[in-house]
Amino acid sequence: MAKELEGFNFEQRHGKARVRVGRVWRSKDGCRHFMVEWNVNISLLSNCVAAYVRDDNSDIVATDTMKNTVYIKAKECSEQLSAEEFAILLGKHFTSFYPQVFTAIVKIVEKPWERISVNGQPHEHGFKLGSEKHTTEAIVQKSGVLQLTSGVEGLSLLKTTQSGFEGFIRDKYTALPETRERMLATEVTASWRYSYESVSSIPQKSLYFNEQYLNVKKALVDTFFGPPERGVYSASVQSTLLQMAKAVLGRFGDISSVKLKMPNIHFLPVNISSKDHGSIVKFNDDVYLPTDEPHGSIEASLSRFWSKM
Ligand SMILES: O=c1[nH]c(=O)c2[nH]c(=O)[nH]c2[nH]1
Repeated sequence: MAKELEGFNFEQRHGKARVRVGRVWRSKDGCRHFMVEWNVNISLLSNCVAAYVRDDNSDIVATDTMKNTVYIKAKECSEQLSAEEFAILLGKHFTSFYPQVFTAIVKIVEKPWERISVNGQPHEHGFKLGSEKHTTEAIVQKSGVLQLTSGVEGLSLLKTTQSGFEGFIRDKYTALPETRERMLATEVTASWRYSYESVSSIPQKSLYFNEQYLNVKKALVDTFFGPPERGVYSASVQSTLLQMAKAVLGRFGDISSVKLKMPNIHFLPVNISSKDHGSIVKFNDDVYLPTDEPHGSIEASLSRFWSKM
């Protein structure tokens, strides 16, 4: 919230970034373990202008206190919960415990620890690190008004055919040939906003948001690839991105908007020729030079008409 200060507009917030916490829960018999590793970012909007203007810290929640709160609340959570629920729980705490705090913004990135299988059997307490990360952001107001966003980052996808790019603008700067046969690779960053508008209206089902995270990820991945045998033709990253976004809004009624960032990670055709021997390697959709820069950057968001975002 902007405030007038000595003839200027002034906005401020403070918080603790990158608070890392691991939490283990055990089944009743103690045999099966469940674990999460979270990286928590807290940002509080509060009435503490005196600290800036008058060296008066009496309205400051120390960021060290915020850090401690993460561990204390993690300890108090005796049942496994999703990153979304933990973010909301922290947001509720900061906005209800401190009169000065009117909004809490809590972001969490969850490391993808996955239960390992040994000889095809899920291990009781063994985990390995997967690839893409589950993210969430809860913005909680003192009134209980909530904005909840979840996402995935680092979801690397690649298909070796069923992709092309034709009909784009051709001018004296253009060298790219048109093609109906190319590799398509990307690293998806997605975020989606849930339509729950207050902390009291979120689903009570245990681990609901973890389930939704897996469901949304599956919708994105399935749409990118198409059916296992035929696949689905992609006319551009743009076209595939929109189909993925539509799949999310089409399948999940409690999601009001979705944002997708899909870099086009190029695999360049390899052609090698020499003065003496002419063409040594002629590209035949077989040998590529993988690159990570430069890359195309394509992003879009899609929301329902009635959505606030
Ligand atoms: O799917 C694509 N979209 C583009 O906008 C683009 N631009 C480009 O050079 N190659 C591609 N591919």
